[in-house]
Amino acid sequence: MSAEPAATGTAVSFGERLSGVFAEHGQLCVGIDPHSWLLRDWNLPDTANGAESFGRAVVAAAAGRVGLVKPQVAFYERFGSAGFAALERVLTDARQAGLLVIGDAKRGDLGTSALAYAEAWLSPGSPLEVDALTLAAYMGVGSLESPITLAAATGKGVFLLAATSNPEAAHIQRAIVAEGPYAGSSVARAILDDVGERNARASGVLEGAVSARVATGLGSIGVVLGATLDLAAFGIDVHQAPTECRTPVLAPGFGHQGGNIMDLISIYGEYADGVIVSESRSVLSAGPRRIEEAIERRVAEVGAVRG
Ligand SMILES: O=c1ccn([C@@H]2O[C@H](COP(=O)(O)O)[C@@H](O)[C@H]2O)c(=O)[nH]1
Repeated sequence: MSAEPAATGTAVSFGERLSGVFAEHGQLCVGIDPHSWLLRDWNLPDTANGAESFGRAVVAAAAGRVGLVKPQVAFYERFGSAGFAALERVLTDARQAGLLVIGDAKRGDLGTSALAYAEAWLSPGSPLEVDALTLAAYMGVGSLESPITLAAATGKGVFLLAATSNPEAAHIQRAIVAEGPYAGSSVARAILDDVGERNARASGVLEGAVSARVATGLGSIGVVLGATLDLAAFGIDVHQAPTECRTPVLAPGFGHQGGNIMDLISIYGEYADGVIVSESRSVLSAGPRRIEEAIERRVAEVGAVRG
């Protein structure tokens, strides 16, 4: 399957492209996080130029070995406009190499401001165009209507933070929703359920008018569920995932943060075959001469777990 999205309103959704990438390359995603200390270890300056060289080298190592990369926007943003220019060139390289690119920018706002973020990242031809973007739902999933709609129209994806890998988030993400359709659920569970229903609606599953291909495939609206967590503590039963138009899961927290790939199935249960296993520091710290080997080793480990 082509990694290229279809033109507006036509057939190839982000979820279908993601399924194609999984089938061809497996579920590993290489994070592109040019921390200062990594730039130093890679003998690169801690500048926009250094972050660009780093990102482009990671893309070159990832191309053909994995199907997905996740640049962390913050590490480019710290250099201001020069950093964004550097990121644009990294994104161009990645998309030209046929990689699906998830921009980890965690954007979130309401109405036209949310739309403006979406236009920056999800519009075909935009300098910062990516294939999918991470979004923060703190202002309500409904506040993200415009990015979700634009993504659907342009064959792009979005990943809404639901249960994040950092321990400081649990007390908010486990809090109980007070009212509305998800009253009584944890915030994380409410976001997961809302996204699941949106995927079902977008695919036509709820209307009963859907092809078998879409019904059993992945949706284009994903969630972030960290690999460091016991999801049951968030009220999420991973053995009860919707079987139609499944929700893709972006899973940071493997590797450096302590998540173990051997636990993929026990952490994610029925969601496991839609999980994007994302690792940054654990791969990037291999350095410029050993990164290809590190990626291949991780790909093999994920493949062995998935069977
Ligand atoms: O819940 C989340 C959401 C995003 N992240 C981001 O993923 C990477 C993780 O890097 P590692 O080096 O593999 O720990 C980083 O860009 C985070 O900002 C996350 O960790 N958890």
